Amino acid sequence: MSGNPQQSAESPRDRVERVPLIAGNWKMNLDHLQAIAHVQKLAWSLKDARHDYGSVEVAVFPPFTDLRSVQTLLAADKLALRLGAQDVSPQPVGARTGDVAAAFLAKLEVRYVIVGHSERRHGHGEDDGVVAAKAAAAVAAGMVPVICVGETADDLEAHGSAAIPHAQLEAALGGLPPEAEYVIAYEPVWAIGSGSPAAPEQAQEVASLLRARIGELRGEPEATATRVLYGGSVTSQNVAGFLKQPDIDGALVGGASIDADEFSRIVQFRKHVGVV
Ligand SMILES: O=C(CO)COP(=O)(O)O
Repeated sequence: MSGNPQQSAESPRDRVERVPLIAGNWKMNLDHLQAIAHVQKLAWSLKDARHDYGSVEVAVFPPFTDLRSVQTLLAADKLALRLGAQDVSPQPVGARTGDVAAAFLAKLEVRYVIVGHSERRHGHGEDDGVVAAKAAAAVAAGMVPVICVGETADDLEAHGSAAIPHAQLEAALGGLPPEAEYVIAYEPVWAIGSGSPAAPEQAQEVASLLRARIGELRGEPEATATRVLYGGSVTSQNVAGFLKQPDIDGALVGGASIDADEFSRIVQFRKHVGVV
């Protein structure tokens, strides 16, 4: 599934349907042996549930050391799960000790690459320029960056919820070529790993503003086709509340994604009460 299959000249943009994406960011969890067991369990659970990957796309983002093992498993078992990476080098192949080039990831059939996660912005000093270069490197290699934006608790108090995500969005999109495919993940930093997610209506408000800004910067068709995810303490208990918001097209799940049964329940959010 590449981008939005229904986006075309003859399909009016107000009728474009964005295929929801449920993405599991494992962070620094599960070694390559645990990764195989985990993906097998997840795939079996979704098979049992007769999950339709065409109606809800599912992606896993293991650590770099697991990617080859997971890729081999997905290919061998013809699994429709998408593979994602948690980071990418902003530079092409060369003298960059410890970096992983976009070209290497693309060769492993990695489709999505997280850039700008707050754990890298704050833990590794990555600024908006680095995030923009990483997003551009992913696109140049044929992958789809998942561009994370979000405010800290201090930002929230000083500027409200939208100012910082807006600035981060603008910087990251600045380096992308026209018609690049990308995903935005709104992850309020204060909600990550805290057990206290944003209120769905508040996340919707920011998602809607981000989409409007994409429209101003890059045109309405792109704004309408781009998926905006919510991330921050998502569980099977609260996911449906986010996914029923009109501008929230999926979830970027951290802690709950390393439990295969729980992640499977999150993927099946449509079975939860009140969501069509
Ligand atoms: O950072 C996140 C996903 O990228 C969210 O993490 P949690 O789901 O553990 O809050």
